[in-house]
Amino acid sequence: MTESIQVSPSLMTMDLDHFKEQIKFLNGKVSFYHIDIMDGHFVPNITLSPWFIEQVRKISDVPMSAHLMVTNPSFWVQQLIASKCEMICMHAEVINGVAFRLIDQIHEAGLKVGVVLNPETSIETLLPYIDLLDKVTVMTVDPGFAGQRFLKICLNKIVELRRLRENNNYKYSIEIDGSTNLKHWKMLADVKPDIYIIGRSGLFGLADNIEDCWNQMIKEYEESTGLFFSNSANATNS
Ligand SMILES: O=C(CO)[C@H](O)[C@H](O)[C@H](O)COP(=O)(O)O
Ligand SMILES: [Co+2]
Repeated sequence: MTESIQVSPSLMTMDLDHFKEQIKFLNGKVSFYHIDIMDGHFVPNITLSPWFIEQVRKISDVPMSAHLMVTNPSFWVQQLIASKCEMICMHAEVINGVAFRLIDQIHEAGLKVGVVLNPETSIETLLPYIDLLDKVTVMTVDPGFAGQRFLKICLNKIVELRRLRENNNYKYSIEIDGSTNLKHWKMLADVKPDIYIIGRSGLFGLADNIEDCWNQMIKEYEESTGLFFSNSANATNS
């Protein structure tokens, strides 16, 4: 059986020595680029930035989704609207009190809105504004770093989000972020997220060059799930 999935490489885990070569190879193959932006406060790390988005945009038309791991999303939303990314994803844990204002601001600027759930945060947190969202991202690791422990318990949220979407005709896509790799492909494919963020453990770290990484990722997906890989690179539902 062939399963068509949307792949979103996590660019904080790419090999910057081969920035251009990797982006040019992945253009046309992937649905989104995932851009992790951290402020050193919400998580103890600092990674990519709106400036990085502008550099990718010079050589790519692939839609970019910014994952904001910051304590003050309002500041970063302004910056990201000015950069040319297509979607801004904010953590549910920091938007209480400003959620509706920020969602409206992003939509009015013509961008899409996602909300990300830390492993400890429940879906109930989203319910007041879930009907407005274009995407919900389920973290399956503690945020802040690559190479974190996979948290299987978070997979229940994907099942629940699918049920809620079906019952209420919500429009959001469901995305998984964290440790998408050989060890977890099967259990992830069983709960069927729409979009898979793939980092070092599942893509960029698999070989010495990006073409071999990509082919190895497909091999691992197919061998673990028993499905044929087909990427819906041009999917537009998020
Ligand atoms: O948000 C993130 C970390 O807080 C990143 O998007 C990913 O989780 C990370 O890149 C996953 O990479 P890994 O090699 O699978 O650990
Ligand atoms: Co991320």
